[in-house]
Parts: sequence; C-alpha cells; structure tokens
Amino acid sequence: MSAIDSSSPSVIMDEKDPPRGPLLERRQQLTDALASSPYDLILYLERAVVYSHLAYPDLAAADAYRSLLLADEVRDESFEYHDQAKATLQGYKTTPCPEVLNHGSLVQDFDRLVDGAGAEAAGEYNILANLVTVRCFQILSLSLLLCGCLKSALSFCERGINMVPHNRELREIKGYIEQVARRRLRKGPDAPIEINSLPDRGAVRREVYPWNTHEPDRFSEDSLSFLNARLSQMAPKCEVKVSALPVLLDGESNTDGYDIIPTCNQLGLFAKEDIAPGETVLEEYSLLTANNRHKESNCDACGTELPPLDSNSKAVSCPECYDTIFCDEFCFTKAQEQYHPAVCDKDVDSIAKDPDAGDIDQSLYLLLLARLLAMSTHQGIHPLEVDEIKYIWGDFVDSSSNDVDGSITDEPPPEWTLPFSFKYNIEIPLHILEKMDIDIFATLDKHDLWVFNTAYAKFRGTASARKNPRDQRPDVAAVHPFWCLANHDCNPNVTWEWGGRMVLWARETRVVGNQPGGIKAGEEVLNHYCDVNLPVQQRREWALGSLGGWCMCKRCRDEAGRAANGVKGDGPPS
Ligand SMILES: C[S@@+](CC[C@H](N)C(=O)[O-])C[C@H]1O[C@@H](n2cnc3c(N)ncnc32)[C@H](O)[C@@H]1O
Repeated sequence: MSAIDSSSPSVIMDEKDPPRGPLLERRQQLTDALASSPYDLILYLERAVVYSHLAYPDLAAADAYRSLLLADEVRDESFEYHDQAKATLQGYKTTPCPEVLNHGSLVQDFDRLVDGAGAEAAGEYNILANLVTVRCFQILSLSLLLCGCLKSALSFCERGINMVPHNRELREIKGYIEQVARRRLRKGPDAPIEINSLPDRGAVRREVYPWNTHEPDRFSEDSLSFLNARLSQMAPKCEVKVSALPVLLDGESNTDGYDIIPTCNQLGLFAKEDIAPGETVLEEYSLLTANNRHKESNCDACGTELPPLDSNSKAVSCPECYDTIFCDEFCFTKAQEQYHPAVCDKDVDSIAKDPDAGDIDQSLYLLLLARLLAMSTHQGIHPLEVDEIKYIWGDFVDSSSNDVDGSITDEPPPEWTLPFSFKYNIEIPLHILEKMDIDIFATLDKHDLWVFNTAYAKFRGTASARKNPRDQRPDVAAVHPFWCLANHDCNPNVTWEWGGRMVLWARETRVVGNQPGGIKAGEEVLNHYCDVNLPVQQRREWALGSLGGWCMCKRCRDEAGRAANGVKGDGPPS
C-alpha cells in the first residue's frame, strides 16, 4: 500500500490530526440538532465533515448521501419531503453562504454558473440545493475513495463535474481516484480507466463506536443471567460462562510449541451436567434468516425448504400478501409476532434477490439486515436492542487502533476489517426502509449507517449459510445467537445440522485419536465452524478469514508443530 504523493491535498482535511474529543462533542451536537430538525441538509453536510475529520469516511459518505437526497427534495415539489426540506433552508442564505459550502472554489464556480440565469430566476433555495449537491458529490467521491469503493467514488465525482466542470476540488479527487485505480489495476500512467472495471468493495472500521450506548457489558451478572434464562429453554444441560480463548494471530508464528500462549476472555458454552455421546446439546429456532432467491420455495420465517404444496401441506400463506409462505402455523405465528407486519405487502421481497455470483455474500448479509430492521420496526425497539443480536460480539477492534490519518492510499488501512460498499451498506438499506414506509430522516437514531455497520459486524462473525443442492450457491443464511456462543475447536466435541432448527449434538467419537465422545459437566462445548477433516494449513487459512486469525487450538498447534519438526502427515494422530 502506498500513500498518494501530494504536497497540497486541498480536498483532504484542512487540519492535520485535529483533536478527537471536541470533534466527538461536535458530532453529538449535530446529531442532537438533526433529531429536532431531521430534514436539514446543511446539518447533514456539517456532520459529514466532522466524520471526515474523525476518520470515518463511510459515515461521512452516508451523511452526504442523505443531504444529496434532501437537496433533490428541495428542488422537486412533487417529492414527499419537499416542504420539510425547503422549510429548513429558511434559516440559511446564499450570501454569506453556510460555512460548510464555502469550500475551495465552489462558491465562485457556482456564481459563474448562475450569472447567466440570474440568482433570482434560479431561486435562492434552488441555488443552495445545487451548492449542497456539489458539496455532497465532493464528500461522497473522496470518502468512498478512502474506503476503497472506486467505482462509486468515480461515479459521484463525474456527476459533480457534470454540474461544475471547472471545480478544482472535484478534478483533484478524480485525479486521485484514477491514480489509485491505475495502481490497483496495474495499468500504465496514461491507460484509460473504464468505470465498470473498477473495484467497488472496500473496508471500514469495525468497532464499538464511541457513541454506541447499546452494547451491553456481556460479562455482567445481568447479561449472563438473561442469556442463561433464554438458553435453558433450548439447551437445558448448558450454561453461558466466560471462557479464556487463545488470542488469534495474524499468521504463522513460532509459538506452536509453547506450553502457555496468550489468551483473552470471551463468552462460551459449557456443560452443567454430563452429556452422553449422541445426545442433543442444543436446539435453537431463529427468525433472523435470509433467502436471496426470488422464486425459491423456502419458509419466509425459518428458511427451510417448503414441502410440496399439495392438499396435505401444512404450509400457510399470509392472508394479506399471498406470496409470503410459511412452513406451518408455528412459523406464521412467530413471524406475525416478531416481524412480518412491518414488511407485509410492502414490495420488499424482490430487493437483492438472485444476485450476481460475486455479490452472493453481500446480498445474504443485506437480507439479514433487512430482517433485523423489520424485527426492530415491528417490535418498536432500536435495531441494536433486538435480542437476537444484542449480545453478539462483532469481533470489534479498539477505536484507537482503528484511528488512522485521512491520507489517500491504494487500499483502506489493514486495521479496517469490516467489508463495505456504497450499495450494500448505504443505498439499499435506505431503499428497503423507504419501501417499508419508514421516514429515513426522522428515524436517524435507529437507521444511521453506524447502526447498520454494527449489525453487519455481528452478522459477519456468526451467520451460517446453506448452499442450494441444485447449483451449490449459498442462498439461505441465519444467525443463531446461542449456537454461535459455542467456540470453535478443530477437535470438536459436538457436531451440528441446520434445518428448520439449528441442532447441536455430542459426537460419538472425537476427531483426534478416535477418543470416545460425550461432554462432562464443567467442560466447554467445542463447536466447529469449518470442515475439521482438512489438513492444518488449510484449516488455519480458513480461520484467518472467518475466525479472524490463525487458529491456535491444541490440535492445530500439535499438528503444525509436528509438521515443522519434519514429521510426515498433519492429520489427527490415530
Ligand atoms: C461465533 S463467536 C463465538 C462466541 C464468542 N466467543 C463470544 O464471546 O461471543 C466467534 C468468535 O469467537 C472467537 N473464537 C471462537 N473460537 C475461537 C478459538 N478457537 N480461538 C480463538 N477465538 C475463538 C473469535 O473471536 C470468533 O470470531
């Protein structure tokens, strides 16, 4: 990764490393102001600039996008929020214009543009809305470049240049995008850039945002007793407790032979009583599911493939929107209680369905988010307070180690580990909410991008997906918040299957040494998230992507240690 070499990056932060505390305070003031004036396009822009200074370019892009949508509302009187958006502009003038619009050469460039028509003919509100629009394009294009979403960045940049062809800042941003694109695509300095060939998936910070008040102390008595009360209904012989887990490493290390390795505290599932080989350990039903096939016959609630719809079928369709089918009365009742009325007959069913092969994972996570939003809307609670995700740890990284300067590099910083794209993190979630008849501006507190990102971080570490047997494409996904509390081990003492329920049962024999199965009271339930028949190198490579680091379980360390000492075969010792 190399930084862009530029001595006067006028589009980047005006100040180097501004202090974080006052910026966080300013962010809170602007958030409070938006709660009272949710259609104020200038406030959104101001908050976007604060987010840029705080090195959250994704959050800056989301606020600029909301401001852009409101500028459209101002210009078009047939739009739903036209009156409200226009009313917020009453407090602002074009001269002097709001500070946030007075950026670089923007105001002069605009003066030149409106001179011909005359400011009055153009209408002061429309001029302000146009200035806002160009400022949004500047922030969107630069911020998306910083997140690594080059295609969306270039598209917004070109839309800005179409409005104000001579704007220096937009031209500069376009130059940066092309420079990064050429390096990433390994093209020569004069090679043309084809927008559709540009990468559009980036990465952003994965953290408990400093203002996020929804994350519980997962180790507190209250949290553990809440979790254990729920767990007792699905796994009566188990309890949730604090577990010391090996710290995951970034890659190969020489610590495989050490007797003591660094650990960190997390949660895990433990047996309270002896569990016999073959005995069921946990049976969990979850409504936090997603299905990315448009015309596939799966239960809308639990994701199970529906039985043939003949006269003996127990399947139930919703009486209000006939297309939504559930496997039986149980699933229909659960859906009605927990989410379905929020999306019933709202035409959200076709969104993100049948994705291109490259978008399959993103579509499944997006549809899990859509289900979460339906659950929180119907239950009248904040999305991060929904029981199914509240206690999940999203493999967050400490805010301070995520905190990098805002310089433009070929890729986002390696500490930023949450996958991100404009389409799946910002555009489609807002589109889904609009389809659900939700006012995306008045519900900012529940539907801000940092809320979506937090939910995505939780899904990414825990969701399981199922492949369609016909074409092997993953098309159903689910989060099972209790199943996923059982930590991974390459010598697991349980195995699992996900049909309508997630069922975990004790293995008859262990992988290592064919030892007899069963779990003794006090022992940890050792789950497996990957195919434990793979050799150690492949298991560890898999763990890097999915567990978040190099697996350091006893079996991996023993097998890797033997391989390093030249002992042939890295399979389990028999
Ligand atoms: C599905 S969660 C398991 C529950 C988690 N320990 C908790 O506190 O909620 C998966 C996360 O647990 C941790 N984890 C699970 N198995 C692990 C292992 N064998 N070694 C180290 N960390 C593990 C990793 O941080 C992983 O991303």
